[in-house]
Amino acid sequence: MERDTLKPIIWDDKNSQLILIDQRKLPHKLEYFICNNYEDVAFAIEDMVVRGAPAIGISAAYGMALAEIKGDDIEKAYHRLKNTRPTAVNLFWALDRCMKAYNNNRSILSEAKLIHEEDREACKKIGEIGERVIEDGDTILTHCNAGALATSIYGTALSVIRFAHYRGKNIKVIVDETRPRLQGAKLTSFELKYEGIPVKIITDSTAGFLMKRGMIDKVIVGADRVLRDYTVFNKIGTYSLAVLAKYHNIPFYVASPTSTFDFESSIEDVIIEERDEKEVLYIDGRRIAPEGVKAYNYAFDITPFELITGIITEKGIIYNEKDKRIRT
Ligand SMILES: CSC[C@H]1O[C@H](OP(=O)(O)O)[C@H](O)[C@@H]1O
Repeated sequence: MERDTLKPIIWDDKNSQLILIDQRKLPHKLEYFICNNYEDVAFAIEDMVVRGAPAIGISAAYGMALAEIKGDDIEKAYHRLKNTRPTAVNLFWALDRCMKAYNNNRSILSEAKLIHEEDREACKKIGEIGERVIEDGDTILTHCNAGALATSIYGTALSVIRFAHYRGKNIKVIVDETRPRLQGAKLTSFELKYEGIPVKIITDSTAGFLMKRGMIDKVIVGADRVLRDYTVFNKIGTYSLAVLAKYHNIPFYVASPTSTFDFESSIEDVIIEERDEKEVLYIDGRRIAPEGVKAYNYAFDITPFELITGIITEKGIIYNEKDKRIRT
Protein backbone atom coordinates (compact mmCIF):
# COMPACT_ATOMS: atom_id res chain seq x y z
CA MET A 1 0.00 0.00 0.00
CA GLU A 2 1.10 3.54 -0.64
CA ARG A 3 3.58 4.91 1.84
CA ASP A 4 3.97 8.53 2.88
CA THR A 5 7.31 9.19 1.17
CA LEU A 6 10.04 11.56 2.26
CA LYS A 7 9.23 15.17 1.50
CA PRO A 8 12.32 17.14 0.59
CA ILE A 9 10.54 20.50 0.52
CA ILE A 10 8.34 21.91 3.28
CA TRP A 11 6.95 25.47 3.42
CA ASP A 12 6.53 26.73 6.98
CA ASP A 13 3.74 29.30 6.86
CA LYS A 14 4.07 30.16 10.54
CA ASN A 15 7.70 31.22 10.29
CA SER A 16 7.79 32.03 6.55
CA GLN A 17 10.64 29.62 6.05
CA LEU A 18 11.48 27.03 3.40
CA ILE A 19 12.64 23.81 5.03
CA LEU A 20 14.71 21.47 2.85
CA ILE A 21 16.08 18.03 3.55
CA ASP A 22 19.83 18.56 3.26
CA GLN A 23 20.54 15.90 0.65
CA ARG A 24 24.28 16.46 0.98
CA LYS A 25 24.06 14.73 4.38
CA LEU A 26 22.10 11.64 3.29
CA PRO A 27 22.07 8.70 3.77
CA HIS A 28 23.78 8.94 7.14
CA LYS A 29 22.05 12.02 8.55
CA LEU A 30 18.52 13.28 8.02
CA GLU A 31 19.11 16.99 8.60
CA TYR A 32 17.24 20.09 7.43
CA PHE A 33 18.49 23.25 5.73
CA ILE A 34 16.43 26.31 6.63
CA CYS A 35 15.96 29.03 3.99
CA ASN A 36 15.06 32.45 5.40
CA ASN A 37 15.62 34.36 2.17
CA TYR A 38 16.12 33.88 -1.56
CA GLU A 39 19.89 33.84 -1.22
CA ASP A 40 19.62 30.79 1.07
CA VAL A 41 17.53 29.09 -1.61
CA ALA A 42 19.98 30.01 -4.37
CA PHE A 43 22.82 28.53 -2.37
CA ALA A 44 20.78 25.39 -1.62
CA ILE A 45 20.19 24.82 -5.34
CA GLU A 46 23.80 25.54 -6.37
CA ASP A 47 25.28 23.33 -3.65
CA MET A 48 22.71 20.55 -4.25
CA VAL A 49 21.14 20.69 -0.84
CA VAL A 50 18.06 20.25 -3.00
CA ARG A 51 18.32 18.85 -6.54
CA GLY A 52 16.25 17.27 -9.25
CA ALA A 53 14.36 19.25 -11.88
CA PRO A 54 10.94 19.48 -10.17
CA ALA A 55 12.43 20.07 -6.71
CA ILE A 56 14.65 22.83 -8.07
CA GLY A 57 11.66 24.55 -9.69
CA ILE A 58 9.50 24.31 -6.56
CA SER A 59 12.32 25.54 -4.32
CA ALA A 60 13.09 28.49 -6.61
CA ALA A 61 9.41 29.46 -6.54
CA TYR A 62 9.48 29.54 -2.74
CA GLY A 63 12.71 31.56 -3.02
CA MET A 64 10.77 34.18 -4.99
CA ALA A 65 8.03 34.05 -2.34
CA LEU A 66 10.62 34.71 0.36
CA ALA A 67 11.87 37.72 -1.63
CA GLU A 68 8.32 39.11 -1.73
CA ILE A 69 7.71 38.42 1.98
CA LYS A 70 11.02 40.02 2.99
CA GLY A 71 10.49 43.03 0.71
CA ASP A 72 13.59 42.24 -1.34
CA ASP A 73 14.15 43.37 -4.91
CA ILE A 74 12.10 40.82 -6.92
CA GLU A 75 14.05 41.33 -10.14
CA LYS A 76 17.31 40.76 -8.24
CA ALA A 77 15.93 37.61 -6.67
CA TYR A 78 14.70 36.37 -10.06
CA HIS A 79 18.11 36.78 -11.70
CA ARG A 80 20.00 35.32 -8.73
CA LEU A 81 17.81 32.21 -8.69
CA LYS A 82 17.83 31.93 -12.49
CA ASN A 83 21.62 31.73 -12.48
CA THR A 84 21.91 28.79 -10.11
CA ARG A 85 21.81 25.76 -12.46
CA PRO A 86 21.34 25.92 -16.25
CA THR A 87 19.90 22.60 -17.47
CA ALA A 88 16.70 21.68 -15.63
CA VAL A 89 13.90 23.56 -17.38
CA ASN A 90 11.61 23.56 -14.33
CA LEU A 91 13.74 26.27 -12.73
CA PHE A 92 13.06 28.71 -15.54
CA TRP A 93 9.33 28.27 -16.03
CA ALA A 94 8.75 28.28 -12.27
CA LEU A 95 10.57 31.60 -11.92
CA ASP A 96 8.65 33.03 -14.88
CA ARG A 97 5.33 31.94 -13.37
CA CYS A 98 6.25 33.67 -10.11
CA MET A 99 7.32 36.86 -11.89
CA LYS A 100 4.06 36.84 -13.85
CA ALA A 101 2.07 36.44 -10.62
CA TYR A 102 3.99 39.36 -9.10
CA ASN A 103 3.44 41.55 -12.15
CA ASN A 104 -0.26 40.74 -12.02
CA ASN A 105 -0.51 41.61 -8.32
CA ARG A 106 -1.04 37.99 -7.34
CA SER A 107 0.73 36.39 -4.36
CA ILE A 108 4.00 34.73 -5.32
CA LEU A 109 3.60 32.43 -2.34
CA SER A 110 0.23 31.22 -3.64
CA GLU A 111 1.84 30.54 -7.03
CA ALA A 112 4.68 28.63 -5.38
CA LYS A 113 2.21 26.51 -3.42
CA LEU A 114 0.27 25.84 -6.64
CA ILE A 115 3.46 24.72 -8.42
CA HIS A 116 4.22 22.45 -5.47
CA GLU A 117 0.71 20.91 -5.50
CA GLU A 118 0.76 20.42 -9.28
CA ASP A 119 3.96 18.44 -8.94
CA ARG A 120 2.50 16.21 -6.21
CA GLU A 121 -0.39 15.33 -8.50
CA ALA A 122 1.89 14.75 -11.50
CA CYS A 123 4.26 12.46 -9.61
CA LYS A 124 1.39 10.33 -8.33
CA LYS A 125 -0.14 10.04 -11.83
CA ILE A 126 3.23 9.09 -13.32
CA GLY A 127 3.40 6.19 -10.88
CA GLU A 128 -0.20 5.13 -11.43
CA ILE A 129 0.18 5.21 -15.22
CA GLY A 130 3.77 4.05 -15.48
CA GLU A 131 3.58 1.00 -13.21
CA ARG A 132 1.84 -0.89 -16.00
CA VAL A 133 5.10 -1.13 -17.96
CA ILE A 134 6.57 -3.08 -15.04
CA GLU A 135 6.00 -6.83 -15.00
CA ASP A 136 5.95 -9.07 -11.93
CA GLY A 137 9.47 -10.35 -11.34
CA ASP A 138 11.22 -7.50 -13.21
CA THR A 139 14.67 -6.32 -12.29
CA ILE A 140 14.80 -2.61 -13.09
CA LEU A 141 17.93 -0.54 -13.56
CA THR A 142 17.75 3.14 -12.72
CA HIS A 143 20.30 5.96 -12.70
CA CYS A 144 20.90 8.87 -10.36
CA ASN A 145 17.90 9.86 -8.22
CA ALA A 146 14.57 10.54 -9.88
CA GLY A 147 12.76 9.94 -6.62
CA ALA A 148 10.82 11.75 -3.93
CA LEU A 149 14.06 13.60 -3.16
CA ALA A 150 14.06 15.08 -6.67
CA THR A 151 10.41 16.12 -6.61
CA SER A 152 7.60 16.96 -4.16
CA ILE A 153 6.64 13.34 -3.50
CA TYR A 154 7.07 9.80 -4.95
CA GLY A 155 9.48 10.99 -7.72
CA THR A 156 9.27 10.21 -11.39
CA ALA A 157 11.23 7.07 -12.28
CA LEU A 158 10.95 5.99 -8.64
CA SER A 159 7.23 6.71 -8.66
CA VAL A 160 6.81 4.09 -11.39
CA ILE A 161 8.87 1.68 -9.30
CA ARG A 162 7.00 2.56 -6.07
CA PHE A 163 3.56 2.06 -7.59
CA ALA A 164 4.55 -1.28 -9.11
CA HIS A 165 5.64 -2.28 -5.59
CA TYR A 166 2.49 -0.84 -3.99
CA ARG A 167 0.42 -2.87 -6.46
CA GLY A 168 2.06 -6.09 -5.37
CA LYS A 169 4.56 -6.68 -8.17
CA ASN A 170 7.65 -8.54 -7.06
CA ILE A 171 10.42 -6.26 -8.32
CA LYS A 172 14.09 -5.70 -7.68
CA VAL A 173 15.97 -2.51 -8.40
CA ILE A 174 19.58 -2.02 -9.36
CA VAL A 175 20.86 1.53 -9.16
CA ASP A 176 24.00 3.05 -10.64
CA GLU A 177 25.97 4.80 -7.92
CA THR A 178 26.11 7.81 -10.30
CA ARG A 179 29.48 9.44 -9.95
CA PRO A 180 30.56 11.96 -8.94
CA ARG A 181 27.79 13.11 -6.57
CA LEU A 182 26.54 9.54 -5.99
CA GLN A 183 22.81 10.34 -6.07
CA GLY A 184 22.10 6.68 -6.85
CA ALA A 185 24.16 5.20 -4.05
CA LYS A 186 23.23 7.81 -1.47
CA LEU A 187 19.68 8.88 -2.33
CA THR A 188 17.92 6.28 -4.48
CA SER A 189 19.08 3.36 -2.34
CA PHE A 190 18.03 5.35 0.76
CA GLU A 191 14.54 5.91 -0.64
CA LEU A 192 14.04 2.32 -1.81
CA LYS A 193 15.35 0.79 1.42
CA TYR A 194 12.94 3.08 3.32
CA GLU A 195 10.09 1.62 1.22
CA GLY A 196 11.25 -1.99 1.64
CA ILE A 197 11.97 -2.34 -2.10
CA PRO A 198 14.95 -4.65 -2.78
CA VAL A 199 17.81 -2.56 -4.15
CA LYS A 200 21.45 -3.17 -5.05
CA ILE A 201 24.05 -0.59 -6.00
CA ILE A 202 26.49 -0.98 -8.88
CA THR A 203 29.31 1.12 -10.18
CA ASP A 204 28.30 3.10 -13.27
CA SER A 205 30.55 0.89 -15.41
CA THR A 206 28.80 -2.36 -14.38
CA ALA A 207 25.47 -1.75 -16.17
CA GLY A 208 26.51 -3.17 -19.54
CA PHE A 209 27.94 -6.30 -17.98
CA LEU A 210 24.63 -7.01 -16.18
CA MET A 211 22.64 -6.32 -19.34
CA LYS A 212 24.75 -8.80 -21.31
CA ARG A 213 24.17 -11.39 -18.57
CA GLY A 214 20.40 -10.94 -18.91
CA MET A 215 20.12 -9.52 -15.39
CA ILE A 216 18.22 -6.35 -16.36
CA ASP A 217 14.63 -6.44 -17.62
CA LYS A 218 13.96 -2.70 -17.97
CA VAL A 219 15.69 0.62 -17.53
CA ILE A 220 13.79 3.61 -16.12
CA VAL A 221 15.36 7.03 -15.61
CA GLY A 222 14.25 10.60 -14.97
CA ALA A 223 14.75 13.78 -16.99
CA ASP A 224 15.80 17.38 -16.55
CA ARG A 225 14.52 18.63 -19.88
CA VAL A 226 12.57 17.00 -22.73
CA LEU A 227 12.52 18.82 -26.10
CA ARG A 228 9.81 18.96 -28.75
CA ASP A 229 11.36 15.98 -30.59
CA TYR A 230 11.53 14.13 -27.25
CA THR A 231 15.28 14.47 -26.95
CA VAL A 232 16.01 13.92 -23.24
CA PHE A 233 18.53 15.77 -21.10
CA ASN A 234 19.32 13.81 -17.96
CA LYS A 235 22.13 12.93 -15.59
CA ILE A 236 25.47 12.14 -17.21
CA GLY A 237 25.57 8.43 -17.97
CA THR A 238 21.96 8.25 -19.19
CA TYR A 239 22.99 8.29 -22.86
CA SER A 240 25.45 5.43 -22.27
CA LEU A 241 22.68 3.38 -20.62
CA ALA A 242 20.33 4.11 -23.52
CA VAL A 243 22.87 2.90 -26.08
CA LEU A 244 23.55 -0.25 -24.04
CA ALA A 245 19.81 -0.94 -23.57
CA LYS A 246 19.19 -0.56 -27.31
CA TYR A 247 22.06 -2.92 -28.11
CA HIS A 248 20.73 -5.49 -25.63
CA ASN A 249 17.06 -5.07 -26.67
CA ILE A 250 16.05 -3.94 -23.16
CA PRO A 251 13.13 -1.48 -22.90
CA PHE A 252 14.37 1.99 -21.90
CA TYR A 253 11.82 4.35 -20.34
CA VAL A 254 12.08 7.95 -19.25
CA ALA A 255 9.65 9.11 -16.56
CA SER A 256 9.01 12.83 -16.68
CA PRO A 257 6.20 15.22 -15.80
CA THR A 258 5.15 17.50 -18.67
CA SER A 259 6.48 20.33 -16.49
CA THR A 260 9.94 19.17 -17.59
CA PHE A 261 9.03 19.47 -21.27
CA ASP A 262 10.50 22.39 -23.21
CA PHE A 263 8.97 22.77 -26.68
CA GLU A 264 10.64 26.14 -27.30
CA SER A 265 14.37 25.37 -27.07
CA SER A 266 16.49 23.69 -29.71
CA ILE A 267 19.17 21.21 -28.65
CA GLU A 268 21.79 23.91 -29.22
CA ASP A 269 19.99 26.30 -26.86
CA VAL A 270 20.31 24.00 -23.84
CA ILE A 271 23.33 24.46 -21.60
CA ILE A 272 24.84 21.27 -20.26
CA GLU A 273 25.91 22.17 -16.75
CA GLU A 274 29.62 21.74 -16.07
CA ARG A 275 30.28 21.53 -12.36
CA ASP A 276 33.49 22.07 -10.39
CA GLU A 277 36.09 19.49 -11.44
CA LYS A 278 36.85 18.97 -7.74
CA GLU A 279 33.69 16.83 -7.56
CA VAL A 280 35.56 14.34 -9.80
CA LEU A 281 39.07 14.83 -8.48
CA TYR A 282 38.21 14.43 -4.79
CA ILE A 283 36.29 11.87 -2.75
CA ASP A 284 35.28 12.91 0.77
CA GLY A 285 37.76 15.75 0.62
CA ARG A 286 40.74 13.58 -0.41
CA ARG A 287 42.30 14.09 -3.81
CA ILE A 288 42.29 10.88 -5.86
CA ALA A 289 44.23 12.16 -8.88
CA PRO A 290 47.78 13.49 -9.24
CA GLU A 291 48.20 17.21 -8.66
CA GLY A 292 47.94 19.11 -11.89
CA VAL A 293 45.66 16.57 -13.59
CA LYS A 294 42.32 18.16 -14.50
CA ALA A 295 38.86 16.63 -15.09
CA TYR A 296 35.71 17.02 -17.14
CA ASN A 297 32.59 17.20 -14.96
CA TYR A 298 29.52 17.40 -17.21
CA ALA A 299 26.42 16.99 -15.03
CA PHE A 300 24.06 15.95 -17.86
CA ASP A 301 24.03 14.31 -21.26
CA ILE A 302 21.65 14.07 -24.21
CA THR A 303 19.62 11.01 -25.27
CA PRO A 304 17.81 11.01 -28.63
CA PHE A 305 14.26 9.63 -28.72
CA GLU A 306 15.40 6.87 -31.13
CA LEU A 307 17.06 5.20 -28.11
CA ILE A 308 13.94 5.48 -25.93
CA THR A 309 11.04 2.99 -25.74
CA GLY A 310 8.64 5.47 -24.15
CA ILE A 311 8.32 8.60 -22.06
CA ILE A 312 5.99 8.13 -19.08
CA THR A 313 4.15 11.34 -18.15
CA GLU A 314 1.20 12.19 -15.90
CA LYS A 315 -0.90 12.45 -19.07
CA GLY A 316 0.04 9.09 -20.53
CA ILE A 317 2.96 7.27 -22.15
CA ILE A 318 4.55 8.67 -25.30
CA TYR A 319 5.67 5.51 -27.09
CA ASN A 320 8.36 5.47 -29.74
CA GLU A 321 6.43 3.73 -32.51
CA LYS A 322 9.69 2.72 -34.21
CA ASP A 323 10.96 0.96 -31.07
CA LYS A 324 10.60 -2.83 -31.39
CA ARG A 325 11.53 -3.66 -27.78
CA ILE A 326 9.00 -5.42 -25.57
CA ARG A 327 6.22 -3.08 -24.43
CA THR A 328 3.47 -3.87 -21.96
C1 LIG B 1 13.05 13.98 -11.45
S1 LIG B 1 14.36 14.99 -11.91
C2 LIG B 1 15.69 14.03 -11.43
C3 LIG B 1 16.91 14.30 -12.26
O1 LIG B 1 17.73 15.35 -11.69
C4 LIG B 1 19.00 14.81 -11.43
O2 LIG B 1 20.04 15.71 -11.59
P1 LIG B 1 20.67 16.45 -10.29
O3 LIG B 1 20.73 15.44 -9.18
O4 LIG B 1 22.04 16.93 -10.77
O5 LIG B 1 19.74 17.62 -10.01
C5 LIG B 1 19.12 13.67 -12.42
O6 LIG B 1 19.37 14.13 -13.72
C6 LIG B 1 17.75 13.06 -12.30
O7 LIG B 1 17.34 12.20 -13.33
